[in-house]
Amino acid sequence: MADQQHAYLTAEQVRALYVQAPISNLTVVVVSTLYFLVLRSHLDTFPLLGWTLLMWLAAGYRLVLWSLHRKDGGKTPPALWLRRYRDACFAVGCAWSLATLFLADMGDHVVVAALFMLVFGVTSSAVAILSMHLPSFVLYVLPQLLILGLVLLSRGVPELYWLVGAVCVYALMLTLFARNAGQLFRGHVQLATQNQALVGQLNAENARREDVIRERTETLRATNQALEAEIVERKKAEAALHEQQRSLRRIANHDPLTDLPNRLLMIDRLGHAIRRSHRSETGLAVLFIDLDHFKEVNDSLGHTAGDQLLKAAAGRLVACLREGDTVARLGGDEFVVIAEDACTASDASVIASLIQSAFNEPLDPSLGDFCITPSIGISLYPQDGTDTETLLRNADAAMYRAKSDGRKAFRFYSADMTEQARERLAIETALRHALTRGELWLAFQPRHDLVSGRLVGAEVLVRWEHPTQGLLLPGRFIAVAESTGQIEQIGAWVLDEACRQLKRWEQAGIPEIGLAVNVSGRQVLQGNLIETVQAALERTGCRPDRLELEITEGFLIRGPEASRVILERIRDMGVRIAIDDFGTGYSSLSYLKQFPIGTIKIDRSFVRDITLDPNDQAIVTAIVALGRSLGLRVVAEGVETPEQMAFLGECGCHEAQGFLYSKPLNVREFLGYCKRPGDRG
Ligand SMILES: Nc1nc2c(ncn2[C@@H]2O[C@H](COP(=O)(O)O[C@H]3[C@@H](O)[C@H](n4cnc5c(=O)[nH]c(N)nc54)O[C@@H]3COP(=O)(O)O)[C@@H](O)[C@H]2O)c(=O)[nH]1
Repeated sequence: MADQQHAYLTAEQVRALYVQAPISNLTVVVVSTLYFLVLRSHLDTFPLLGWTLLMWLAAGYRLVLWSLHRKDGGKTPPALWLRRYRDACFAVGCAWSLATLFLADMGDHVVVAALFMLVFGVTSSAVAILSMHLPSFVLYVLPQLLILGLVLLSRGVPELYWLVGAVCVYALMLTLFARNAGQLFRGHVQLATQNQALVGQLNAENARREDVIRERTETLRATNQALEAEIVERKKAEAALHEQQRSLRRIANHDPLTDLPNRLLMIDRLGHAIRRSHRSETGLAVLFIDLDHFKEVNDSLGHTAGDQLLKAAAGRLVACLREGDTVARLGGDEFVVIAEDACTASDASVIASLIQSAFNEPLDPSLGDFCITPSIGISLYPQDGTDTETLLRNADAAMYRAKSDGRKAFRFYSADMTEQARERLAIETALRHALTRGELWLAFQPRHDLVSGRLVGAEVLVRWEHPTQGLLLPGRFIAVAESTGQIEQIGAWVLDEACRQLKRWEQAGIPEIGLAVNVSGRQVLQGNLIETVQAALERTGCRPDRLELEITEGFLIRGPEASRVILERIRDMGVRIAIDDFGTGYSSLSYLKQFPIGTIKIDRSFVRDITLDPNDQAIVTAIVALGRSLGLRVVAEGVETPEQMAFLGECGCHEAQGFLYSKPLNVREFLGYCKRPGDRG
């Protein structure tokens, strides 16, 4: 800082000295010329001219310096210019002092006056011009006053000593003035330097702050941009979250396959509908819909086709209902319709009929031209229930009644259905332990050859010795077992047990008889029937040709493809396949060609009135002819009278079973039946 200040001071001194140079040196030239003109008549011309020229030379030298300094443009250090100027001042000062040397001896007053004027004028003016650089001032003024003092002393006049003193005082005074002025100048320069430094610092600080501000502005802009981007991202995330919540709500409330409301939403809507009906004192209906035999269709066609059918069923339901009504899917093939707005029993039956008609056409022609029928149960608010649970439970019970009444029907809820539903639940619960507790047993209904009258076999019919209700026939529990899946276990046990009996009888020397075991559709499609039959045969060592499996015609019509393969594999093991309840189906008979069938069993319903009803006679005759022409054995069921037996024998039916021969017998009774003399080979 001090070096900087010193350099600045030097530069300022140089600037101040050189700026005065033209005026002061021209003044020197003019004054010396004027002196020459004034004094030339008083002095010798040549020394005077010499002095004047010397003055010009000295002044000229300073002017040359001034000019060089101007052109230098700051290349030469200021200290050098200062030294040069100082030396030039000394030269000019010495030149001035020469005037004192040769003017002092002049007795002429004018000359003396001019001399004093000159010395004092020149030296006093130097205060103003050279005070900023004391050495220059001193070197300029000192020679002049020193020579003057010495000249005055050399006169030897005592009064002049006082004058010498005055000159000394004057010299001192001038030097003090010059020093003070110089100090003022330096102070000024110092202040200027400090100001400049301060301004520099301020500028630097300003620049730094501007940099900081710029930096912070940049950071703010970047932060702003990041914030804006974050806001955009947040908005996007919020929108996505909103959408996700919406779709989660939708997923939570809708069935993903059909997009219909699910159980949760249906219960909510039913609650609302009940409250609305309560306020407006109107009625509403709940229709519980279950598609008949859908499980078998689903299993045989595959789940993709099953899904397609369910979607089509949902579409049919929605299409035939009013806009305000709710159609919901509970799962599987179960749907619920909530019909609001003053819905009475007659309105509900109209809706149920509409639904039934909507299913008259094949649901999805691309999957085949078969139709799926709905079984519908209806409960009404308020008479059948005033809360969601009761209304749904009662509609469900009514639907079960529609099923047990032969399906493809609708039924209104009645109080006895609750009892039926309770009983069904009790059966379901008790059935779980029936096998392990040994409560099931087999009955055997004999089957006879119609030509020879010989016992040729028996149909195996399961019985349940219920711990509290006593003997239960299959009609009480097989449907429940089928709907819960327990049929697979029960069916496997029946097969195993039948094979074991066959083996025992064979070992006991009982004439060659066969056993026909009922197999439900669910066993074929969902269970592992092939493995079950295989295992039963292997475990018991029973001959496969002694075993026959009875499959209902209804099942064969509904689920051809998958079951065909399974039954073929069983047939290939040597086990025969029989069609049970033949003639009750209403579809084409083409399945007779497709399936590995060995036996047709004419349904009891055709046999019952065979001696009275010509239609039944025609049907039975046709079935027998069809069976024989296809090379199948034909068995008539439910033969109760000798006339029926005679008619069947006449039209060529191979075998018969029914109460005429015997009711289903337990194993001991059946053994006795076998040992009757007439029945032995
Ligand atoms: N999946 C399985 N189903 C089985 C099994 N056991 C039986 N069933 C099915 O239950 C149905 C009813 O059987 P059931 O109550 O034993 O009735 C049989 C006979 O008692 C009855 N029958 C026989 N002869 C006559 C008669 O002359 N008149 C008359 N009114 N009824 C008679 O018919 C039933 C046998 O019929 P079908 O099976 O069509 O030959 C039964 O139909 C089976 O489907 C089982 O183990 N698994």
